[in-house]
Amino acid sequence: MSASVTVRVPAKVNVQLAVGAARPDGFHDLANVFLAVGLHDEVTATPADTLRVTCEGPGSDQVPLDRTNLAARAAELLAARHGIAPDVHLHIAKDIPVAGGMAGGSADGAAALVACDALWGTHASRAELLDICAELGSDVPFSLVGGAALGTGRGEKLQPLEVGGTFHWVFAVADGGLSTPAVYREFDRLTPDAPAPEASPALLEALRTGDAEALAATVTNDLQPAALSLFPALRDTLATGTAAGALAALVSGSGPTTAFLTPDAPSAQKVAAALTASGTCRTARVATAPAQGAQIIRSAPKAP
Ligand SMILES: C[C@@](CO)(OP(=O)(O)O)[C@H](O)COP(=O)(O)OP(=O)(O)OC[C@H]1O[C@@H](n2ccc(N)nc2=O)[C@H](O)[C@@H]1O
Ligand SMILES: Nc1ncnc2c1ncn2[C@@H]1O[C@H](COP(=O)(O)OP(=O)(O)O)[C@@H](O)[C@H]1O
Repeated sequence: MSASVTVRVPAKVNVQLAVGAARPDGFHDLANVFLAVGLHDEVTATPADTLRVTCEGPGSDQVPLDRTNLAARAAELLAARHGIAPDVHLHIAKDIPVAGGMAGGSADGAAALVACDALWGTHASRAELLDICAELGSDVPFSLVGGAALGTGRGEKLQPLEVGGTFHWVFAVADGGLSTPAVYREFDRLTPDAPAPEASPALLEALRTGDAEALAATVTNDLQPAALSLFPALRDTLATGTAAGALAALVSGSGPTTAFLTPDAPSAQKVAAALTASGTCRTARVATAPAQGAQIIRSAPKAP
């Protein structure tokens, strides 16, 4: 048994988020093209007398430390399946914006699962880990696999996608958060006759060839009108990034983080500087994509 295991896990942006009508179970069928981006949380699992969660980093005061934390729920689900007690200390070093539409909570759930599996020696198969991820939330399986993937169903059924290059992104972190269910409810109000969601062949081809201009021409987010309706100030942020030279500007998932695709690293720095100077966001972060899914980065052996 190890004394501690640390897992690094990426944020995501949805380069296409096609949303259908609400299903009888309250979820929406999606064509959700996920792209993992290089902003990361780290989750460290250490043996403890009881299940405990701590969190440090930007926005950590908004992260629940009880058993509703997705990292804690992941530990409980894995332990229950293997008939062991979920006695572990999970420490989250947060860098993914909280409640920002970048799947930070999902990322922590996937990371905790991988960390506990290694710490406890439960040796869950990839299929079992993916199954637990889907139980935790629609976005959690993608946090495990990373890269790029098409998510169908409620987003949990993944098909890996090829990515032919590096994309340069800027993320404008908003002051405040948006609740994902509230954004879906606003989508339902604004879109009474949503068609069945379909992935865009042109967008998948742009990812495959690594062509930023082609990707910029094809990105879409069906939740964007709903996010803008609930958070109108995001229009100014989007306009600021576009004026500074972004190829595409969109709300990330359910928002309120906004995402800007740029042609190269210097343009990304320029767009980030313009966003920061404008006062239309709390902070701007530069990141490249794709990024790897949840990975063990440290495993400290137990002292003899
Ligand atoms: C919108 C997206 C886009 O990737 O993510 P965020 O931008 O919030 O990170 C996802 O669909 C969010 O996924 P996730 O945050 O895992 O959602 P879940 O925990 O499974 O569900 C939370 C709530 O969101 C709504 N929901 C979620 C997924 C889906 N396909 N249809 C829905 O209607 C439901 O109201 C559900 O009760
Ligand atoms: N480990 C976690 N990190 C962040 N938020 C969490 C976590 N576990 C549960 N949550 C809850 O999930 C909500 C959504 O947070 P997050 O996953 O960061 O954003 P989003 O769903 O917009 O991508 C938070 O407001 C918080 O109450």
